[in-house]
Amino acid sequence: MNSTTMNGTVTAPADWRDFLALCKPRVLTLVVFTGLCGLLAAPVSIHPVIGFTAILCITLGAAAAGALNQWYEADLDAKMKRTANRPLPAGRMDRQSALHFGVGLGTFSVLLMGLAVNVLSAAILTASILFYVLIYTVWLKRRTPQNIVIGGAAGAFPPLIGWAAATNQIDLLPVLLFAIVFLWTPPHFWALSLFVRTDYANAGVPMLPVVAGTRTTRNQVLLYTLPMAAAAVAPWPLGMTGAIYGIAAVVLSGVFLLLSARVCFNNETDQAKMKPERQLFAYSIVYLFVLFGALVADRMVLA
Ligand code: HEM
Ligand SMILES: CC(C)=CCC/C(C)=C/CC/C(C)=C/COP(=O)(O)OP(=O)(O)O
Repeated sequence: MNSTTMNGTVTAPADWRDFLALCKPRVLTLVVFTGLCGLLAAPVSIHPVIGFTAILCITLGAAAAGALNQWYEADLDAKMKRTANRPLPAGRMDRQSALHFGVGLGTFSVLLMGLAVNVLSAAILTASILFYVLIYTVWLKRRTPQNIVIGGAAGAFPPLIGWAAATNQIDLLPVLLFAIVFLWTPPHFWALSLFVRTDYANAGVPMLPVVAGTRTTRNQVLLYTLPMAAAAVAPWPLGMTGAIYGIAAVVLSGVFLLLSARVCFNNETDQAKMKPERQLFAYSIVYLFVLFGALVADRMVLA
């Protein structure tokens, strides 16, 4: 079967690499890692096969959400340098295949989670897929610069899903983990959006720097970092973790605050020179990996 671009050009058929790209594999690594840490931090021992199945379902569900996101916004992706070479805008895959792949994979992941793990984790997985696809991608992304604050909640669900898979309930610690990722998303994304804002402006996406300017965006980056740091440290004084996590959270969040402050006090408007913004974006990813890793290390020591 041949693929057709949006302007009708026939190209080669999609191969597995295109289907993999449709899943946003690099972002998936962190989404799945936070889910795995949610599962491992739970105070119960889960059968390894059930645990593996739960992580597989989170991976497949998030991959499906990425595919449906790309199915819906092929027109936008075609307008941005960063995304123009994705399988749909580049004409390596037809939209129908992406839709079938996304719906099939999403349905499979939820059913498997419900049947093999538990209904609670399947329900939260469903909510996160729907949140990312319907609330973020379809509804908010093209309408409001608050798109990533509200829609970003989708990416905060995996630790809750992991915990629910292990315990079949929701407790305060996974709610705090949700809050950490929820409050982390604005500095993570707005740091990046500052140095790629012309891409979003050209594509007509109302991201914060495009709509409200770089000053407001920089202020908002610091504004969200403060409660994020508080949520990250909170499990320690609340007695839910020990010092391994606590010290890691204090140090990691301290560095995050410093880098956010540098972004906030930067007045550079030339995208090519926005070094603090690039550093904060890169650090945001390291931050979440190490913070969640420290949580698991801490809980293993406590156990
Ligand atoms: C609405 C919320 C979010 C938005 C708008 C957003 C946006 C982006 C964008 C545009 C990139 C850069 C390029 C790319 O597509 O790879 C990126 C990179 C990344 N994001 Fe996010 N992100 C969000 C939430 C998350 C969440 C919740 C996670 C994981 C917990 C995450 C993990 C990552 C990672 C690991 C990368 C680096 C990927 C790479 O190296 O290419 N993001 N994000
Ligand atoms: C468990 C589960 C279903 C989780 C799904 C949540 C998920 C995939 C979160 C990642 C968020 C993300 C990649 C946003 C990218 O924004 P964008 O789509 O605006 O980025 P783009 O411009 O690169 O397409």
